[in-house]
Amino acid sequence: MRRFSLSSDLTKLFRSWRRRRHGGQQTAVDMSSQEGTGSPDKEPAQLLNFPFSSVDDDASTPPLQITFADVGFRIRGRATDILSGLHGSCEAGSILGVMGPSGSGKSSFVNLLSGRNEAITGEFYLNGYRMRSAELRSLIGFVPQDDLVLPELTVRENLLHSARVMLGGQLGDPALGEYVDSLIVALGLARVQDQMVGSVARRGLSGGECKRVSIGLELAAAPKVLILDEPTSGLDATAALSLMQLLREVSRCGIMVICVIHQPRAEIFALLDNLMLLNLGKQVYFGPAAEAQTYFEALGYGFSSFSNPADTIMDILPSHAWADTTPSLSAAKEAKSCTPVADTYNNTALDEAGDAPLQVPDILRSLQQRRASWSRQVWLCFRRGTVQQTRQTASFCLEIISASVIGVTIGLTIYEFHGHMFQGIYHPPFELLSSAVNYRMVAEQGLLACLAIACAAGPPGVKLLGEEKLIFRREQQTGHSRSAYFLGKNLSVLLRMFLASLHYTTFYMILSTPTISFGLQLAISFLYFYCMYGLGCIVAAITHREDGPLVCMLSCLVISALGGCAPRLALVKTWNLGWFWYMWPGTWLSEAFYNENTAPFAYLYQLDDASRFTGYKNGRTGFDIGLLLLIGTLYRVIAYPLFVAVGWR
Ligand SMILES: Nc1ncnc2c1ncn2[C@@H]1O[C@H](COP(=O)(O)OP(=O)(O)OP(=O)(O)O)[C@@H](O)[C@H]1O
Repeated sequence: MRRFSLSSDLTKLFRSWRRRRHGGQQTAVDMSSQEGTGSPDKEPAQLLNFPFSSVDDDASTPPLQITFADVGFRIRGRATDILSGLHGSCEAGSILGVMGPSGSGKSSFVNLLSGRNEAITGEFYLNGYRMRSAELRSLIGFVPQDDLVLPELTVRENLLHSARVMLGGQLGDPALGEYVDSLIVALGLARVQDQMVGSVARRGLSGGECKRVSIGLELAAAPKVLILDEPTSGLDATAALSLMQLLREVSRCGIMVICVIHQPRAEIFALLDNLMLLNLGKQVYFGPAAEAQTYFEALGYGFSSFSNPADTIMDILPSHAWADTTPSLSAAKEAKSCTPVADTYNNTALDEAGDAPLQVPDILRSLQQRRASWSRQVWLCFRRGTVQQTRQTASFCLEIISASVIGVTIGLTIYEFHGHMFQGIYHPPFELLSSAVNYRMVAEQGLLACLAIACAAGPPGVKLLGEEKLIFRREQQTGHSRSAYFLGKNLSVLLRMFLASLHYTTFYMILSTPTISFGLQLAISFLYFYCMYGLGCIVAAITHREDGPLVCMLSCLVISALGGCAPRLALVKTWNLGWFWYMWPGTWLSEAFYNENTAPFAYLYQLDDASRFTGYKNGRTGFDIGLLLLIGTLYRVIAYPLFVAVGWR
């Protein structure tokens, strides 16, 4: 029994690519020799040295086919359907264009097909197996309209990360490097491969180059299906044509390409194999693009030989009185490319020999096996996060400077006391010799430290994951592990937090000369940074990007104020609210700080009396430090499901 195996496909495909490459042959495809579409004048395909070209070499492998029948979609709470009665079928190796007037439901359709939205009616089939659209997701690379690419990485680094995560389970780094190199050449990005992608604020690549990187991110995962939402938007006519020619090349490598396209010029229209036309959420044509003109001529419309047929079709769509009786289906049937499959398929399908079932679960499993292991993904995300940190020089310096400034400022507040912040009652029999007690100053210093670190750590904490929410939402839909990303990203920032707390502690210790040891002060400062970053993660998960820093700053300040200084923890305990104060990290930092700054005076003063007044317990600094670590970790444990439920949706 022959099994459909993507992994063997992939291996064959790479071997074949290497053969050609090392044999010095160019894999430029002669576009004029391809059937079905008119050939463009240029030969952009010559830039392709694409590693997928051999996917169809193995004639015994059945081509992938996605079929959908009677698919409909409606937004909850809306009375009317956004899409209804869509039927069609797409095969590997072909390119399907989805066209229609604005608001006709093109994006909604590709979102359904790629599993981003769930259809309310209809069925999806993969090689005859009924599947939920969400289950198809692992086969599909989806290129959104907006170019969601990490700006601090170079073109090559972006593509390599995607390839390592999605194919690292089966290919080693040298093979992945070769593959990415070939992609870069195929995408025409060789000139800018070591350039940072950049953003609106920090100019990097051009719009067209960015779009190619965005497509490359999906191709790097070697998808079986590539879906693109308006890949040519924002590009000039030449760039748009070149991009579509590239996509056609990609389709000829055995990948199913489906793209939403707006007002294509004649040359682009000629590149499409199949065409789906939508109007007001209904399918009005599904069939070979080359036959669309004939179809509309049969409906009584004339096409001038001087005009672009795509323009004429787009003019006809909204003006024609389409019958309610789903002309879409009859149109598709006439075009002989849509068979309502619901009746003809069940959950088994025969291979070409007709005797062995194709195991779609096997296909999905082998796709899963291509991916790097979870621990490897953690490492890759950690490494990528670290590279990002090193490139965010301005914000890194700002964080270090602000940590230093707060260290200097708070240190100066007690500079004149030369570290003498605590005065208690002498041990018996010398109580009567005691002068005024000073139990508050250490607690006030603890409060100041909490507030200052909250200011320095809150905003960067919320930025850590908040800035990349959209980018990671895209990656997770491609198949990147959410938990690996979350963990890797949090680990990558530990060094940065350490450096910030080191600067804070150094300046503070130099100016205040407190009795607490440098190591302990550094430990509690670092852990408070850790807690505030954790809180930032929670805020980032539930707020919009633009609101995050302010909300985080406010939350950090409020939480830091609950440190037991004012109102005194002892007083709070008389209200039976001690448990509430103990929930926040400020109380544990203040207690540790209090303990370590008063303990050296234990030989002189009655510390129990101070403890009764303040409410802080003596002699449990280790426990306080453990609680800080626990709370910071707990914040992240809370943040992760919030990202899954809200932040990355
Ligand atoms: N999440 C949503 N909430 C409310 N309405 C929606 C949502 N998604 C789609 N729609 C509505 O569904 C219709 C189709 O939208 P869609 O974005 O699919 O159209 P389109 O053909 O891609 O349009 P365009 O070419 O302008 O991008 C529109 O009227 C839109 O307002």
